[in-house]
Amino acid sequence: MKIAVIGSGSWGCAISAVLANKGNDVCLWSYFQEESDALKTNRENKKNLPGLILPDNITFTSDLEAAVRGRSVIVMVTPSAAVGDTARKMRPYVESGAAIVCASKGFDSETQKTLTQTIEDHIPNALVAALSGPSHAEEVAKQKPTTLVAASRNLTAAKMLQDLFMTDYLRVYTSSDVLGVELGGALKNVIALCAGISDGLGLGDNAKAALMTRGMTEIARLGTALGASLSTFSGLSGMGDLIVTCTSMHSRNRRAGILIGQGKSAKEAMEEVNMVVEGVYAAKEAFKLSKRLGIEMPITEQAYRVLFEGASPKEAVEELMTRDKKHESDNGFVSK
Ligand SMILES: NC(=O)c1ccc[n+]([C@@H]2O[C@H](COP(=O)([O-])OP(=O)(O)OC[C@H]3O[C@@H](n4cnc5c(N)ncnc54)[C@H](O)[C@@H]3O)[C@@H](O)[C@H]2O)c1
Ligand SMILES: O=P(O)(O)OC[C@H](O)CO
Repeated sequence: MKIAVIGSGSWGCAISAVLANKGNDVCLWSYFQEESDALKTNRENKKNLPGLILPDNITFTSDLEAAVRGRSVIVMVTPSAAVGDTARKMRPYVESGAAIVCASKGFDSETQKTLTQTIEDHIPNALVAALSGPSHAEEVAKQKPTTLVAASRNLTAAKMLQDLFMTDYLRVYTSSDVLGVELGGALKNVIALCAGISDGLGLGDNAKAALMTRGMTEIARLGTALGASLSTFSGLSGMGDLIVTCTSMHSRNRRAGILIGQGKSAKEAMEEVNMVVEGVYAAKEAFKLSKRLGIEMPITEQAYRVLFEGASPKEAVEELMTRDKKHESDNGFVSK
């Protein structure tokens, strides 16, 4: 198959290698000309994914038209902040009938829509799907066993993507709940930042388990209010991705959180991690959504206050621990 991968960060490189190793003709697009040139010369993303040598059947370009024209599958994997603009620029070159699969995780910052909704707005009539799940590029690059979910309202398209990405180390499930799959992937980044902050403060394992559990409660509460299926959040793009991102040292979100817990500002932490920390952006959009819809999301709210209003992580913990007393199931996976 002729495939374009739009975005050459760590995930774009790992995905390109998976697809190229399966014999596909892959064109990898970079936003920066220098990044594309360096990939062409080194066949390796030395900054973001060192050690993965990109197969010979990957070509490199920073020209969006050259990347997208004539491709039957387009994998969108830029930082979430660039998805809308990149989709708008891609539109004239997307072949009719091409599938666009979004592997980025986040929200559109102008509309708070999910990324597939944003791509559909910019490229009406395109067949748009989501690919998500617990999948650090560093491990996929080493062909360690990994699972993903390919989500599309069109089951034939979801199955086509399942076949396209599946290997003996990459097991792909299908889902028709595109919204739930995307929200799970976007919102877990906020909780992973908080888990990192907890680790940076040295709060221990009990606190992290509490953040993950109550974090999943608020992800599911917002997700179901927006129309996603509750069961999706106990799946790979919900609980699965929450677990890996809150516990792995590969996680950019967790690593940024640890630095914030140790006293760095969000800006300093993002600079030190030096790769995209989606949870910072997602916290802002999730906070706006929770206020707009009247959904209680106390952990997300405290993340927002730490990241954007200068609250100290210690104050945020105190706020969370001294909230009104609750009955657990009253506040469970139910939207109010
Ligand atoms: N890294 C992972 O393990 C992983 C796994 C699953 C999903 N994701 C998601 O994939 C997306 C990309 O993350 P990543 O980890 O590959 O990023 P990264 O931090 O490794 O690299 C970011 C890339 O974005 C490029 N970039 C910067 N500005 C841009 C712009 N305006 N337009 C297009 N590209 C631009 C940079 O040049 C760089 O290539 C994120 O939404 C992330 O949540 C990442
Ligand atoms: O490294 P993170 O925190 O950006 O997470 C990457 C992926 O979303 C994990 O599935």
